[in-house]
Amino acid sequence: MGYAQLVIGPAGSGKSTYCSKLHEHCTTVGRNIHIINLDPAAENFDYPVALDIRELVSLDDVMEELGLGPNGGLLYCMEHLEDNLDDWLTEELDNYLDDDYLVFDCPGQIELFSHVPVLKNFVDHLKRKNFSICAVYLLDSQFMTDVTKFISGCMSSLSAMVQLEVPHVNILSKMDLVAKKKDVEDFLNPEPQVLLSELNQRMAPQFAKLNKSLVELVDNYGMVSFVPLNLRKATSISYVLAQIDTCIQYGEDADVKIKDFDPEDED
Ligand SMILES: Nc1nc2c(ncn2[C@@H]2O[C@H](COP(=O)(O)OP(=O)(O)OP(=O)(O)O)[C@@H](O)[C@H]2O)c(=O)[nH]1
Ligand SMILES: [Mg+2]
Repeated sequence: MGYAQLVIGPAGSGKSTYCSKLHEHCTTVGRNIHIINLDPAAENFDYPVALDIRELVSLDDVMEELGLGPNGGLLYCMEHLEDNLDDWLTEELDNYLDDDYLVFDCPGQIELFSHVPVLKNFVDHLKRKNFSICAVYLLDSQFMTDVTKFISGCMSSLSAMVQLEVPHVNILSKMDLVAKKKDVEDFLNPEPQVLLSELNQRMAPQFAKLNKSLVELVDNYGMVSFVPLNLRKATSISYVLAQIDTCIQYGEDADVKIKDFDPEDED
């Protein structure tokens, strides 16, 4: 069984930076992880790239040869990855051991986790290869300063959650940039009733029913929960990692093995 994080979220939400700091952190604590770049448009990396989609397909070539723009080119590259799951990816993944922990740094094009099926098929492929996988959705805390932005962030995360159908952890990134922590903390675990009354205050009265449905939707999916991440603090990184590990049951097998030999169980 392998373990994997699929790091997603809007463009610029801090995915690649998170991957690099996570790698640094794991190296410090003596934990083995491999970061895989799935962004064909990425150019500079602060982490050692274990595997790179750019070895499979070049965005520049695609744009030039097919006359596509950057966005169309990127989608083409991702679809090419999808077509090569069974050979390229499978072959490359064979280089990893059973217990390996992989982190996939994804592109930030929102369509990839809302309606284009590429990442869904990617995740299903990993599941078939016996990976325990978790989507790690990053949202920039800079944008979480009022209720309408909060709801819109929840909706984009929710569309990824519904589409990918894997355990899902929401992260509020760039907490080091937040001057007034209280403003953001109000959105980490807000009461649905509070959200609703704030939304109603912001919007014209004809939206009251819609607001109610939106808040109920967010609440029903258990979406109203974000883990703050401050990459400048090792405690924050290890807290986030622990949450994700629990989600993918990383480390639990070891416990089971120990328990198997527990003499107290033999009665
Ligand atoms: N202060 C601060 N800046 C951050 C943090 N994370 C990312 N940034 C900055 O935000 C910008 C975008 O970060 P990236 O890590 O490239 O974001 P990304 O989600 O990988 O972006 P795309 O791959 O383009 O979708 C960069 O200028 C980073 O330096 C953070 O935790 N704190
Ligand atoms: Mg990136």
